[in-house]
Amino acid sequence: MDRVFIEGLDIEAIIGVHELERTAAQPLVVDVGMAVDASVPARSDAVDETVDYAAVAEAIGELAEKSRYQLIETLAEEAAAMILERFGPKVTAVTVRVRKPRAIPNARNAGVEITRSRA
Ligand SMILES: Nc1nc2c(c(=O)[nH]1)N=C([C@H](O)[C@@H](O)CO)CN2
Repeated sequence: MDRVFIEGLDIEAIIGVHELERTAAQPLVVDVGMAVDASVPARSDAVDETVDYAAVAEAIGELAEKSRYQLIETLAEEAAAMILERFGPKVTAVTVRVRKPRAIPNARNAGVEITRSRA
């Protein structure tokens, strides 16, 4: 299966279980992989025949900005559901990886990776 992906998308969100994390946005880094059939848009050379990664990136930023989740798992789940719903049948499965660089002081990153398929 072909994949359209976004790697290292820098976003900000109010997210976390601690009081201090509820007062200001903090950085997150998101990777997204979307299973698609790239042969159709490759023939037509038309962006509306595929999933527009720029539109997906914008939608994830908007979702994160509005969100107030405690867990990165919840943000990843909501992002995966939104992509499958909004970007239609072109995407048959999606992998969302959310990294939270400030989560553990002596670790580069903590994060979660989920994969969801169209039912
Ligand atoms: N599996 C998870 N564990 C933790 C999360 C999370 O989102 N998923 N969050 C926190 C805190 O908010 C963390 O960022 C700092 O302690 C703890 N564990």
